Amino acid sequence: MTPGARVSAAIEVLDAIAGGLAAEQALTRWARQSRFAGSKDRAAVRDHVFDVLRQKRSAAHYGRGETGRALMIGVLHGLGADLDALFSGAGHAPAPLSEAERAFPPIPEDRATRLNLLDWLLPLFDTALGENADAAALALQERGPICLRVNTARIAVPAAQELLAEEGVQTRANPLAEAALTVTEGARRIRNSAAFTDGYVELQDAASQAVVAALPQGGRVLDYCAGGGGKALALAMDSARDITAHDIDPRRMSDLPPRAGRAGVAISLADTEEAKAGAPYDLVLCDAPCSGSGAWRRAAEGKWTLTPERLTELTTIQDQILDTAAGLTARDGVLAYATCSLFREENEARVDAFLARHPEWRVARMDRYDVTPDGDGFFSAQLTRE
Ligand SMILES: C[S@@+](CC[C@H](N)C(=O)[O-])C[C@H]1O[C@@H](n2cnc3c(N)ncnc32)[C@H](O)[C@@H]1O
Repeated sequence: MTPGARVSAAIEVLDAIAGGLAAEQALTRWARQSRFAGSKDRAAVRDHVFDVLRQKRSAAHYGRGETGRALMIGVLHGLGADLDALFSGAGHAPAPLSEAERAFPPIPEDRATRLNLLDWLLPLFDTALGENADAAALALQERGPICLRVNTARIAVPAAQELLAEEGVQTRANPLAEAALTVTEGARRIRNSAAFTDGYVELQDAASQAVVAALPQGGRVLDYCAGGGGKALALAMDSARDITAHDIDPRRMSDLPPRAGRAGVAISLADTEEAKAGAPYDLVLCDAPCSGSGAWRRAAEGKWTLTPERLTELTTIQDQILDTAAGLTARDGVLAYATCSLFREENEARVDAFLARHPEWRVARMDRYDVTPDGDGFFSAQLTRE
């Protein structure tokens, strides 16, 4: 496909998203209908679509509209692309720009538009991040790093880097965690690489790894919100831990057994009754459902769909999870709370509210990870009883 044809395809996908499809669904549907598209084409279309989703508000400003075409024009203008070359009308490229489309508005004065946030989110960013609020919002407009976790239960980090390099995947050490690598070249080769399929490396954000790396070693561990198991697998690198994974929606854990098999680690799955029967645990990790605001680079749709009502709903769920998990933690155990949210409401405020409800608990450790070129925004608190 030509660069222009890729832009046309992205416009089609964006229109499908505007029509109600989730981004992944819209991309999959387009790929199915476009057998001629190779893997590089699919990746380029995907990049266009996610560039728009991360910068939708400023793209709509520059493109003067919310259609797929307007958003693509707006985002490409913001990125300084040669629009006439892409919108040439030749072959499958989109039609040339009209005079009206070419009359670009000036840089937005409005802060929320410039930062690509909905208005109501500005105070949340300011409260949580203070003078770093703008930098965090701007960082969320960039593509996130591709990070790997080396399965140090099976291979040393330098040996994993060599193995990956033999398969065309170049990496550098990531300062957030000892087992973390940032991919600098060949990201698209990871999933088919032997290093990945044989369980020597996993895809996992480096800050997510740092949250796990800070947890106490050994003991009986309950991953109470295990989901796909990213953190459970990282926990399992310590063979002295006996790990049980639980999720309110067990289907979310369906990938966990094959992933654990690939990694050569043991993780037991438990439903809610079984998880409770296994209490008390030395460590209960609550990687709670949240706004995902620290990871909006990767899941940018969430930035536009989050509402104040949903945020309140999430904080209620977070409180309930902490209350239940506290009851499953051994007297001298650790209750760990984590989110990939930047907001105080989902982080420090939940810990404060928990401590107010349970005065016998104390904060033993609290970490905040900013959105940086190394990793996503995360929060974690480790709580212990007096
Ligand atoms: C942030 S995700 C977990 C991600 C996972 N730990 C990882 O590292 O890949 C949050 C998970 O919490 C689960 N969840 C939501 N409400 C829950 C509840 N009340 N109890 C337990 N799990 C819950 C969701 O189904 C979701 O899979």
